[in-house]
Order: sequence, then C-alpha cells, then structure tokens
Amino acid sequence: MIDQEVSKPNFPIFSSNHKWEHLMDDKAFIKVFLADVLEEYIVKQRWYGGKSSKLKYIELSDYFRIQHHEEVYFGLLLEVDFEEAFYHHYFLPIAFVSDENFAKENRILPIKLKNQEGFIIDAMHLESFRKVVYERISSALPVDKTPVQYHKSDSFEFPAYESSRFMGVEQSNTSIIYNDAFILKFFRRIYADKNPDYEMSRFLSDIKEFKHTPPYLGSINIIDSDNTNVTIALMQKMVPNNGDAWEYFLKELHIIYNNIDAKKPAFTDFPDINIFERRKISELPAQIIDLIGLNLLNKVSLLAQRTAEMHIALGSEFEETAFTPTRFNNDYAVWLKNRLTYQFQNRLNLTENNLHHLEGYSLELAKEFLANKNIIRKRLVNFDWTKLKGERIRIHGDYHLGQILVQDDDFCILDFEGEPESTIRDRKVKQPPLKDVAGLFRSFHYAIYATIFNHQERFSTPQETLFEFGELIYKYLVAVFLETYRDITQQANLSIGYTNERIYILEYCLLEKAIYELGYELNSRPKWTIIPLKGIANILNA
Ligand SMILES: Nc1ncnc2c1ncn2[C@@H]1O[C@H](COP(=O)(O)OP(=O)(O)O)[C@@H](O)[C@H]1O
Ligand SMILES: O=P(O)(O)O[C@H]1O[C@H](CO)[C@@H](O[C@H]2O[C@H](CO)[C@@H](O)[C@H](O)[C@H]2O)[C@H](O)[C@H]1O
Repeated sequence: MIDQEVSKPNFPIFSSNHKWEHLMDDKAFIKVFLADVLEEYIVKQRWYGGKSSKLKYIELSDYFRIQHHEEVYFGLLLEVDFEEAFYHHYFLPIAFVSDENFAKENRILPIKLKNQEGFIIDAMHLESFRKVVYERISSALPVDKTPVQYHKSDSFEFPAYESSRFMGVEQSNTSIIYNDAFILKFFRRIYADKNPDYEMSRFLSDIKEFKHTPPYLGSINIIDSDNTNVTIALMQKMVPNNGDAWEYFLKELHIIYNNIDAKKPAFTDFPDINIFERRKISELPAQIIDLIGLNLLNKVSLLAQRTAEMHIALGSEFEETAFTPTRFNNDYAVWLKNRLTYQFQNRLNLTENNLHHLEGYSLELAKEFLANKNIIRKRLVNFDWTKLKGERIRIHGDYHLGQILVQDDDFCILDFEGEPESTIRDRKVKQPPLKDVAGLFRSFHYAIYATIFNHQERFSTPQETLFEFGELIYKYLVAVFLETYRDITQQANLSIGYTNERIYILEYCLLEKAIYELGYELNSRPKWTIIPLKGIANILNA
C-alpha cells in the first residue's frame, strides 16, 4: 500500500500546553513541526515532487479545519522552498490519535497535549476522517460560500458511507476508494488555482456529458487567505476496466514482434506509406492487416474516435471563457517559443551532464542529439502561426496511453492534470488539439520501441530489421488514427486545420513532446532515455 514507506519518526515526544483543537495557535509547535519534523517526513513521501532539488525550508501557507462534532482535523497547505529558487505547495491533512493502534505505520510526530498524549498522523490514514470527508461531499449544498467548499454533482445521489480504503496504485497523488464504487483523489501537490483535472472533469462529464471519462461526482476547493480557489480533491465514479491502454498496446505489439521473429517475413514485401498519410482500415494492404492484426487496427480507430469526441466536447463552449475556442496569434507564438527554447536548453544541459551514464546506441543517439542542437532550436523558434487557420482549445495536455483505461470494447480517458513540468497557468493555455494527438503518437512509438528494447535479447532478427518494422507499424497506426480523427472532427466542424497545417503542427508537437520526454526519462528512468532519443532522431530524419 502506498505511503507505507513512511513510518516511525525519530522525534522525541513534543509537549504543548494547548489542546488539539487549538494546536495551530502554538507558535513553538508550528516552528518545530515545520522545520524539524516535516522537513524529514515530507521528503520520504511518494507524492513529494522535490526529490531532485534541495529543500531549503517549509512554511505554513494556510490551514483550515475539518470538523465534525468533537472530531477536528487540520488541512495544511505547505509551501516548500528550494535552494534552487523555486517552491512547491503541498496538501497534508493531519489528525491526532491517542490510541497507538491507529498510528502504527504512519506517525508523523508523538505529542503530549494539555489533556492527552498520542500521535499526529496523516489524516488520510484514519477512517473517521475519510468518512467525514465523504459525508461533507455527499451532502454538499448547491452553492457553498464557506472557505472550504464541498461540491457535489447535481446529477448524482450519493448512497450512505459504507467503506473506504487506499487505492494503492503507483500514483503522484493519493486516491481513496469509497464503497468500492467512487474514487476521491486528494491532490498532494497543489497550486494557487483550480486544478485542471477538476475543471476538465467537471466540464467534460457534468456539463458536456462526455461519456468516455469517469463521471464527475464532487470536489473540495479551498478559498485561501488570498481569496484564491485551490482544488484539493476530486471525486469520480470508479470505472470498471481491464487495465490501461499502455499495457494493452505492449501486449499486442509483443505478439506482432513474436510473429515477425518466428516467421522472418521479408521487409520489402510490405508496402510502405508516407508518415501522416491517412488510411481507412478497409483500404489497407492485406499484408499490413496480417502483420498488425485487425483487432489492434480497430482499437486504434476507436481511440481516434474517442479522442476526436473529447476534443469536440472541449471545443464546443461559447460562454465559459476558460473553454471557448480561439485562434493562433502572436502572443501564443511568443509564449510557445519562450517555453520551448527554455525547455530545450534544459534538455541539452541534462544530456551533456548525463553522457557518462549512457552507453552503446543510446550514447550514439545522445551525441547525435547534441550535434543537431542548432537544427532543433531553429525548428522550435521558426514556429510560424500566420498560416495557421485551425482552432486552439483546452486540451488534455499530458495525453498518452497510460492515461487511457481499456474497457472491454471501449476506452475511458483519465487524468487531465496536464504536463507535470508545466506551470499551472501554462497547462490552461489553449493549444491545437493535434498536440494531444501527437502525445498519443509518441506513445505508439514508445510502445513499439519499448517492445524492441525490452525483448531484443530473445529476438533473433537483427535490430535494424526490428526498427524497420517498427517504423512501418507506426506509420500505419498513425494513418488509421488520422483517418478516423480527421473524419469525426470534420463532421463536427472542429477546425484542426488544412492538410499541410495539420502535418506542420503534428511534426512540431512530436518534436516538442520527444524533447520533453528526454528530460522526463533522464530525471526519472535513465534506462528509457534511448526511446525519446530514437524518437527525436527519427523525427529529424523523416
Ligand atoms: N475513475 C477511475 N476508475 C478506475 N480507475 C481509476 C480511476 N481514476 C484513476 N484510476 C486508476 O488510478 C490510476 C492513477 O490515477 P490518476 O488520476 O492518473 O492519478 P495521479 O494523478 O495521482 O497519477 C490510473 O492510472 C487508473 O489505473
Ligand atoms: O505521470 P504522468 O502520467 O503525468 O506522465 C509522466 O510519466 C509518463 C510515464 O509514466 C510519461 O510518459 C512517457 O512514457 C510512457 C510509457 O511509460 C509513454 O506512453 C508516453 O508516451 C511517454 O511520454 C510522461 O511523459 C510523463 O509526463
């Protein structure tokens, strides 16, 4: 179960003359708690996003009470400042327990209060806290004007509380499952704004009735001391599923590659296609259908349909300005170029500093990336918006196969929080919907190369041939996706641009995404660095 890495703190018992309800008034406690206790506690948490930086100090930005009769919990909004001159905000709800059986694994601090002794723990580990939160959301009034705003969807009647437990999956926030039917995601890293996951979930499912994302049920937003709306939790229906689309693609691609390796077909027997050409499945050459399989091709087409429907819903708003479509302009171009040149410079530095960790083909590709720096930079800054006629809309922003659940014969799209590295404002900038499409194409490419690199020792086919097949499969998956996606967006009058414009945007966004991924992999999974490096090389050589 998540968070179990956190356990017994090393701190001696802390004494306070205050009762728990008034502990936040004890300045000596706050000082020790922030400086000594939390500095040690927070860095060990799975949800702490500052692991590659140096923590300078923690401040209490704000706190609020969650109270139910005698039970009092505090929701802490913590500001973590780093030596590298930036900060993060985190949400940590705390509870006091006097019975040590309730604080076996997740103690933050042993404490002696005016009237009793016990432990401060992360309140999410306490069922009574989880129950209070459930009851607050399920009985929320339509308009809540208090600083802690609970909200519930009009279209749903909550049953009584029955149970709650941690979801226990690898994730960057903390999700609780209620009654085996609803998921409440507590955002751990929070922002001085509404979280896009909450905004998009409520907009898509409650307002636009888009069926391929989990139904929005409720949320908690805090109005902080600066009068800013800060989202701390989002509740959705738990959707039945057969795992995510990433696992599904890996499984299908492994079957394809096992067949290639066993039958050793001649690569030259397969008709080639240009990247970004569109193809109906019914028009594909028989050899390609045999190679990829009708099942996966149909799945890709359905994924294109759901993606198009999501973009149509996101592009269909004409009142709520956060969602109204807009056009390309100079402000957007300046914003984009600034952001990407900064990110690109960061990737060059990271690559240079990590060259000694790379070897073989990965090292070769990294050197090629560095040697091509002027060409890449030029491509990024040459973004020319003047010829672009399509629309910009709110998009998913971090769209990849891992964000999509497979549901028997359909898909469900999750996690609209946006790209983790971007600021909260940047995540809300309207972008061409093809940026999401490019994100997914990168994911297809990732899945193909993950299959090759993960199994290459067992394949007897030369690596060059595996790559040739990989590129061919990629181009046909892209072709099938684009055919359906273009058809459906066109029928709904969502303007994604004329053919050359679409190709221009896709090429630009693919390069942008692969550069982003290079940094993500160097920081998080260095062994995977070869995949975005190969992606960048192929994009440049296309
Ligand atoms: N509504 C849901 N129904 C079923 N499973 C879900 C739902 N929401 C999330 N999950 C599962 O939890 C995982 C993590 O959820 P996600 O929203 O991506 O969390 P995080 O933002 O913390 O990474 C997902 O990959 C999925 O497997
Ligand atoms: O944690 P998030 O889901 O917000 O996204 C981050 O982690 C992703 C990996 O889990 C990373 O995605 C990259 O790897 C995927 C395979 O694991 C691949 O399907 C994606 O195409 C690729 O971008 C994502 O970039 C990162 O933001």
